[in-house]
Amino acid sequence: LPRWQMNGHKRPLAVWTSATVQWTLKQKKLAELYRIPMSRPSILSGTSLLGKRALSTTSSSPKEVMLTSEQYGVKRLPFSHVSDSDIAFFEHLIPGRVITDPDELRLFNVDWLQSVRGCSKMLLRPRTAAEISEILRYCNKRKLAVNPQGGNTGLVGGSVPVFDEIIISTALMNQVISFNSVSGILVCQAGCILENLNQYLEELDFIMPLDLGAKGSCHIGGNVATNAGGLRLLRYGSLRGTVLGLEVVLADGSILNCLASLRKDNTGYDLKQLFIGSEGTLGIITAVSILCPRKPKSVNLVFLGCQSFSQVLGTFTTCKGMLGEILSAYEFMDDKCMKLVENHLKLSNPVTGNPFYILIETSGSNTVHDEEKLNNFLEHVMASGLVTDGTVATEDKKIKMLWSLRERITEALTHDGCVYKYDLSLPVERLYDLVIDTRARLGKTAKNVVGYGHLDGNLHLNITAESYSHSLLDAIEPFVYEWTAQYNGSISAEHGLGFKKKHYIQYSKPQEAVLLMQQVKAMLDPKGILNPYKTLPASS
Ligand SMILES: O=C(O)CC[C@@H](O)C(=O)O
Ligand SMILES: [Zn+2]
Repeated sequence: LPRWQMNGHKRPLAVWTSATVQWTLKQKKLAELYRIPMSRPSILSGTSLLGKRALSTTSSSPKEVMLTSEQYGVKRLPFSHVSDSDIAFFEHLIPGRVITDPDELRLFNVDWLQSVRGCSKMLLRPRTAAEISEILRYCNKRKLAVNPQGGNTGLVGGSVPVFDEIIISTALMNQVISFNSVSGILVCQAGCILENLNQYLEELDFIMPLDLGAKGSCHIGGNVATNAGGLRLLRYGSLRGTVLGLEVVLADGSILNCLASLRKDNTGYDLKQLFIGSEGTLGIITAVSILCPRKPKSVNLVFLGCQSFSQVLGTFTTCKGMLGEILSAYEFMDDKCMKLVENHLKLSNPVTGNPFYILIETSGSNTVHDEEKLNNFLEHVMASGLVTDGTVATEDKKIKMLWSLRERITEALTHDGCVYKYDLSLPVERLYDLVIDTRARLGKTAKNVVGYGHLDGNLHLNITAESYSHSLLDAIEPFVYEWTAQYNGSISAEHGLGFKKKHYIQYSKPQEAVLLMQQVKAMLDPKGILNPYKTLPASS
């Protein structure tokens, strides 16, 4: 077998040819065809647009999104309305950082998917936990509802108001507080953009333990508040393990300083876990302490084609056995996803003609060692017929190009029509069965039924149609939830419940658990001002 070329970062896309295998060199063509995604321009942050979650075609003239309250028939809870004296109070507290202009507010009232819309009349841009504390103390007294907002990249309607909740943006809370290069512990404010943090750390030879398609826009506070999973979870685990401490402002304005930077701390209940994944309903996260891994010295990416989902699974098992400690991501997508990124985003498929595609990333400390392992693995899966075709990237630019095939599926879907989005945890061996069953059930009533996701047991099932239809929704739900529940799966693996999924929590949690959650919410936020209408169904 040919050896990998060893000229550091500048290595070209590796090409492997043998009697049975044709690894295709297509980087020139790819470079011409790929576009770096552009994102919605942020009027509040002057940061780079590169790599932000894309919304390029619609960001300049957003489509008219129906008000959530009308679309879903929700009743406003009896919160106070923002008055002139409220505006004056906030102007005094954070002068020049109160937005009431309806045009400016429009972007912050609509979610990234442009599927839900609130009608907030005011957005606040605090810089410190102390300012958020003053804001919440006032809102709690006045019974004014609030909607904490990070990068507004959530997919379940959790990051925008449902009615006129005051939006509290973390965009100006973007300071790194400390980094310890011995322990690898980073402490930063909640509004730091994930990609900026990663860039900051890379210069210090570290990386964030979390990576996801929305990295160019999402805030670390929002990531923690939703317990975002993403592409590196397989290697570095969930935020429930890597987050070591939090600073949170509670509904009454008190500041809970649990910003510990300790790997081990068994003093009482682990309160930070309550706020991780609570979607801003229990408190507003203002700072995060997080454990970061060293930057891997060698990263390789393999894009493979398979004939069946059982081969995707077989390749996964082989991969864990042969690449074990250097495996950092294992993602899959079906051919329908590939068609969508090809058609709508004009990306090019380097290994055409397969029903399934796999993206495997390795991250290690020894280039020669890693590439030898990878060669052995590729030789094995090709010879055993688990994989039919593939291409390998070792250079940064090519790695990014291949990643965009997977990372930009969500964006491609938004160009395909009305999207019905499901994010399920299932036993891995069942992962794709749900796609097959849904496709059979919906027949021609759906435009596309696609499946992709993370082999940590997380299926992203997406269904598209030319336009919204109530009867199609009735055919999908509760079918998808019941199907998931029969295998003790979760109806939200990583996106959270937000506004859209809160009524389905009982498919994944017993009544006693939901009741306890409602009691916790009532204790921490007795007036219910924090991100109302989200996460939990109203207590009966
Ligand atoms: O859009 C989706 O369904 C999934 C989004 C995200 O979790 C991903 O893994 O790309
Ligand atoms: Zn995902």
